[in-house]
Amino acid sequence: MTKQQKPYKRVLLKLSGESLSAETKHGIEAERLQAYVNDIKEAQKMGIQIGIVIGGGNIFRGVSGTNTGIDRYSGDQMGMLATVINSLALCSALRAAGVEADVLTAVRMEPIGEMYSKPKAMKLLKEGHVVILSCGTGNPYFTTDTGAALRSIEIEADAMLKGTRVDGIYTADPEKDPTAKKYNTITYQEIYDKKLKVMDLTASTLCQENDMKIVVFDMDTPGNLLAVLKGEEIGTIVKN
Ligand SMILES: Nc1ncnc2c1ncn2[C@@H]1O[C@H](COP(=O)(O)OP(=O)(O)OP(=O)(O)O)[C@@H](O)[C@H]1O
Ligand SMILES: O=c1ccn([C@@H]2O[C@H](COP(=O)(O)O)[C@@H](O)[C@H]2O)c(=O)[nH]1
Repeated sequence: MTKQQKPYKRVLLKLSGESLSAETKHGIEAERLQAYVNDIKEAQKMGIQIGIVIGGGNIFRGVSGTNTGIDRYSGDQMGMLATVINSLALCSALRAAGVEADVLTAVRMEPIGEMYSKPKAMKLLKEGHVVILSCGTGNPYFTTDTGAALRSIEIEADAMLKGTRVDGIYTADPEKDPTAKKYNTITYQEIYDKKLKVMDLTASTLCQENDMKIVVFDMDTPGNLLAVLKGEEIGTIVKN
């Protein structure tokens, strides 16, 4: 029998952009998008307020541009636009499935999405909308993990749920080291001391300083999001 945790009222779900492309590693796979939608729709039915930050790695990452003559500043702006493309795709697919959803942007670009502000996001969340917070932090030299950490603190989420390709945090990258062992719980300090690379240090430090719990779990397995929201102990919980 899996142990149950305190249920959540409001969460910030960080979705991997790269997972959206499945095996092709580029673009948006319809099946993956639909799988995200199905899980989010079920989660919304539970009455949980859901903010979402989705990455852009399936389209563009700023650092990758520097090999092709694109400067980092412009590359990061391209990366932020990539998160808008994924956010629009997710929002559109959620609406098609009957879920009220909106995209807010951290960089002004109406009519593509309204400019993010905490009061706007909170109003929509309290009305039961799924709110997709795009462009990460809105600044270059950051990642969407940091954007997700920042927004989870701003919207006063009970936790930041990092849905990714691996089922938790390991002693080493499990995609490279088959002997790596999974942690059920870990502290921010241990992540720092052991130099574990499941999320960037800026994101992890922001959560540490603001006492924001993180759950890292495998979002590629249908039903896992619901299991996390029901408080089942899957994935890895990161706390102080
Ligand atoms: N110690 C570790 N434990 C677990 N995963 C790790 C570890 N070290 C590195 N990783 C890697 O981190 C990856 C997840 O983080 P990453 O930020 O790259 O992806 P994401 O946030 O899911 O995607 P995106 O950047 O596209 O939004 C995993 O796929 C895994 O290979
Ligand atoms: O606050 C932010 C967030 C993201 N970026 C750029 O976007 C890409 C895609 O985000 P991922 O987190 O890698 O999926 C990222 O590589 C940055 O280039 C940004 O500049 N600022």
